[in-house]
Amino acid sequence: MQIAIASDHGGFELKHTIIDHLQNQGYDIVDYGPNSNESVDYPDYSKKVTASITNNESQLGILICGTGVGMSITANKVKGIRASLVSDVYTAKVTREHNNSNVLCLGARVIGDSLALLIVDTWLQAEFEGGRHAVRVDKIE
Ligand SMILES: O=C(CO)[C@H](O)[C@H](O)[C@H](O)COP(=O)(O)O
Repeated sequence: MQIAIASDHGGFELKHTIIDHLQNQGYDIVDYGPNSNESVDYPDYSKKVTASITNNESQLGILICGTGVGMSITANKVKGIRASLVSDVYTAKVTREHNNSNVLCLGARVIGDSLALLIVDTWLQAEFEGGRHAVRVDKIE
């Protein structure tokens, strides 16, 4: 499974913390930028990750900005993307189990690194439950 990741300047440091964490666990990560913490516009980077998913190059995506809000608003405009802005572990688990979330959005100015990594691990390890939730996800599409 390939995971696409990107940030804006506000999420740049956390993005690299997450990349290191996931690569140490053997995940295949593609970094869609940016390559420095200079100011950039989050929609440009959200678009790279969502395109990677809709093109079937990546199966999941992680987007990080200051609050995670700009990334989630932008990502959810793309058909087939179910982006979840998460700042707690319970939601990280349930948004995969119930919503079949395929993009995780994080706010680097809102949560600390340790919580962010716990959220990422929880989100990746959870599985979509299907059943009644599949009916609801189909209605989104
Ligand atoms: O989209 C956001 C706010 O909802 C993100 O947090 C951005 O990272 C933020 O707006 C960037 O702000 P900055 O003042 O340009 O650093």
